[in-house]
Amino acid sequence: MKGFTFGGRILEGQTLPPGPMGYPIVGSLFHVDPQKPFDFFQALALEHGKICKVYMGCKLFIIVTDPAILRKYFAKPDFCGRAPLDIPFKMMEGCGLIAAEGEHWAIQRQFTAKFMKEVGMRGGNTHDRKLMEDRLLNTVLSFVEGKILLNVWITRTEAARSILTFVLDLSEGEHVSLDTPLQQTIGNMLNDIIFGQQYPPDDPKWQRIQFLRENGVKQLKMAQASNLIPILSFIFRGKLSEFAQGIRETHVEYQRVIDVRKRDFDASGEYHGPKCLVADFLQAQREARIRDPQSIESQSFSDKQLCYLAGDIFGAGIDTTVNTIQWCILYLCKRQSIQEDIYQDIQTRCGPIITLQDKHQLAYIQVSKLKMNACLFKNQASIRCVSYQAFIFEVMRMKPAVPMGVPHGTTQTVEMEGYTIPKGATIIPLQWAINGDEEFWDVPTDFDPKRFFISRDKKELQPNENFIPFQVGKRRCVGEEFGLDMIFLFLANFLQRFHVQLPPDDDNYDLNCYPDFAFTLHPLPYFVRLTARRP
Ligand code: HEM
Repeated sequence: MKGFTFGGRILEGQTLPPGPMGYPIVGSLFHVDPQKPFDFFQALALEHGKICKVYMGCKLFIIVTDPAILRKYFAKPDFCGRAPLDIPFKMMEGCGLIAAEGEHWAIQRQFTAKFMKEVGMRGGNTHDRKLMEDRLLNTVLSFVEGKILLNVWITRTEAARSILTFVLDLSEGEHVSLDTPLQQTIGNMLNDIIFGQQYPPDDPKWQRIQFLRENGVKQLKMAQASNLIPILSFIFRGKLSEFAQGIRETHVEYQRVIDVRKRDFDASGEYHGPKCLVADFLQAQREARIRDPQSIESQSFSDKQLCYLAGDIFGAGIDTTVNTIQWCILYLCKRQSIQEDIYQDIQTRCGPIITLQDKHQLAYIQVSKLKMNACLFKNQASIRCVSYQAFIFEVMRMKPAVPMGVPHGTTQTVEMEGYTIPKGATIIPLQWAINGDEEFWDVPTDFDPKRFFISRDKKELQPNENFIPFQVGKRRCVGEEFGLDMIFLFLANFLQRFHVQLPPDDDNYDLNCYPDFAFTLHPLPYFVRLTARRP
């Protein structure tokens, strides 16, 4: 389309990507099912190509469904603003990391990435990293081992039953929902890395924060339309102010913990508390103020920023990780043979507690000669064994945590593959379409972890450039490694101790049924039956 209106301006001779014009004011908004907007965008991409446009309300969305194009343009600063969506980005006042832009974002991004590297595997086997891993492992073990011990007591005492409800929600008799315990475990792993402390499940402050977060997601979901048709914010103002109030209340608790960490510094500025993001931030704050109290850097490291940053790390880390684990457990229930292979693999190659050192071991598969011969004898084209790591990747491909990615915004009018994209457009990196595209994946509808191996003979994982669950470029997820570490530690230790299956009534749970979508993709609620494995 040559020459178009955007924000009241006619840009002569410039070309927007193809896509429907939609109706005035509402654009194509009414064609979208809010439960599965990614389906509508995928259909547009199939019709109009790998870069296409759609107006949602009065906002221009550019949908990109090619990883190579995303890699090329998300490396450029002009493509790395945040989408001009008032909810949630503008409500964050440009603080934190997710909604930040410009120099403030660059300073905070560098700080956060450095911290994540120090506590992640790639930081090497340093003292800090090891201590952090031990703390994370303790959290996982308190979940999995607590259950084993209590399993024994459960049949005997009523008191034990009430303790156990803290660890696992047993209200459904033998069938348990892992949702609350997972939120508790992963939430505490994040609390540990951010604040250097954990909360017991029954702590009222912690329960309140969790409620505010869940409620906030619901309010945001309902009020989303006002992003696209600003006049609607009048209708949704109640929900928006409830969301804003929730943030303020959460920050009061964060500030309390920050003050605790401040007291861990002695008069000479030496820190004596646990390694955590808050402590490193306070250190950076001190150093910046000593260098120049008026500098942009000093202003960037404010207490207010720390509250928003902590909230971002927690918010970005919890649902993505918990949902991925929930999907993995569901797939393991539905594919018992894969569960058995992974269990055997873990038993053969790892000790009684699985640590991050075992990651490499479980990245490839070791097919026993016996099994190999049996397969060859039966002339089976493929060997059934599956690597634990490849399994996790394949689940993430089939059920991406953020199916529409996290949208970017253009900070200037820019060129993209011959098209002109105006300043302030929203770019949607549509993972849902990429992960289901036959051009990038062999029979994408098949669940096939082997696609992540270098080749059939060399059963080692290889990075796949079309697999971009953490997105690409300058803003790529800063918690990628930490998220994968949490998933790895939790699931491996969990599977080593439990066999997991769906209760007979739920066994017809359809993996293709429509999942729950509120920014992240969540399976519909399900219960599992856990059987402790013999040590
Ligand atoms: C399976 C787990 C996870 C997935 C699939 C995931 C995915 C993503 C994606 C797609 C983005 C958008 C990147 C962009 O805008 O280009 C993102 C950003 C981000 N993620 Fe994650 N994430 C995960 C876990 C985590 C964890 C555990 C943390 C924190 C510990 C985290 C912290 C962040 C932050 C702070 C950002 C914003 C980065 C920025 O704007 O500079 N994520 N994540």
